[in-house]
Amino acid sequence: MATRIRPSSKRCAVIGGSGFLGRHLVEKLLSKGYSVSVFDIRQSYELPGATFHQGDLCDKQALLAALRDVTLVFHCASPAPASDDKALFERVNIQGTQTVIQACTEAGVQKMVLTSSASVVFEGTDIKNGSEDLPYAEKPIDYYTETKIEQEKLVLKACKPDHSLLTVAIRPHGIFGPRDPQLVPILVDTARRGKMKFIIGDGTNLVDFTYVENVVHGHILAAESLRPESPICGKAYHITNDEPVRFWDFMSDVLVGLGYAAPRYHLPYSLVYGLALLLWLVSLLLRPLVAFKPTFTPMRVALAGTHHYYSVSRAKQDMGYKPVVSLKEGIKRTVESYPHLRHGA
Ligand SMILES: NC(=O)C1=CN([C@@H]2O[C@H](COP(=O)(O)OP(=O)(O)OC[C@H]3O[C@@H](n4cnc5c(N)ncnc54)[C@H](O)[C@@H]3O)[C@@H](O)[C@H]2O)C=CC1
Ligand SMILES: CC(C)=CCC[C@@H](C)[C@H]1CC[C@H]2C3=C(CC[C@]12C)[C@@]1(C)CCC(=O)C[C@@H]1CC3
Repeated sequence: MATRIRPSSKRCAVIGGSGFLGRHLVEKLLSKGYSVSVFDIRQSYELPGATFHQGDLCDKQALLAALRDVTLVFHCASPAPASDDKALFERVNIQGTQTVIQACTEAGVQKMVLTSSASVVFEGTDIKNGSEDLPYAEKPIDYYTETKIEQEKLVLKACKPDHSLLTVAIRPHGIFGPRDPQLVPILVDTARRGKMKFIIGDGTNLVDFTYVENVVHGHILAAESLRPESPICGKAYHITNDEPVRFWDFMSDVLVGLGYAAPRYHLPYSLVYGLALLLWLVSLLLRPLVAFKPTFTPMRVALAGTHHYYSVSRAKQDMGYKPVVSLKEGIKRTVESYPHLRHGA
């Protein structure tokens, strides 16, 4: 009689594994002895122990090929928030995530860890030490957030009481670190264009920025804690540096670290928000004729001018989470990793 070989519990897949967070996750998993199947619409690197599967996560057959013998799936793929493309967000984050769940079920995957976002509860107004019990945003700040909410609901609902598929969602906030294509490059580009002179509001608003290795640590802890009787099944967890910082101090530390001047002049929050809203509407109206993307979108202004930091008590209690890299060290490593973005480079 043929014996069925049980898939190894150290064989996992990272959907979105070519991205910023995905690649850091793949590297850590490999160093911990996992073999990794990387699924992405693009391939951005090669690594021993990682097998690449290039495909769209909306294509179930392509996914099934990547999930063969895989017991654990990390889903960290998403279109970039800056793309501001409603149809694309809906297709990838909602329909695509449904396809990922179906493929996991058909392939016999036992555990799925979703990268959600703490911004699923953010409506553009202050959140101080917010817990996971906060309701989802009724008026999400953009299409990206709107579809991240639906995505998280789908994944948590897919957690099966018969334990055939266990799911959990990780909600990081403001991820930064080496190879980040978003935060530092946008910041430097804005500074190079002479637009990082202003502080939006009084500059005292506290925000979470999370070093990428802490986000990776949270994902792996969640995967390894996800067992049938575990309290984390079907739940969402904030993962941050647990060191809320003034938004403008963080920006200044990165800018000064790279040789740029820190922003100094204050502008009233409501004025900047109103202007950003107006500019966004104009860009929407003109989209068929001219494509221009304002730097200060309403979403970025809201993120820059309000308090939004989150409690990680639940992750500490249920999975023993503790950040592994401090904010200071994270900023240092990040600044050192971008020599080409230094002032004058
Ligand atoms: N960067 C941040 O500050 C935060 C990110 N997140 C979430 O973390 C996850 C990872 O984000 P990042 O690494 O920053 O973004 P990223 O853009 O670097 O990575 C996303 C990856 O998904 C892939 N992808 C997009 N559409 C796909 C599709 N249809 N099929 C297959 N692959 C596809 C992209 O090619 C890319 O490699 C996302 O789910 C994002 O929503 C959550 C909170 C904060
Ligand atoms: C005001 C200005 C031009 C600041 C430049 C930095 C911003 C580009 C980042 C500051 C906070 C960041 C952030 C995200 C993207 C980059 C920033 C706006 C996210 C929207 C990425 C996706 C998420 O899920 C939430 C993040 C919140 C913080």
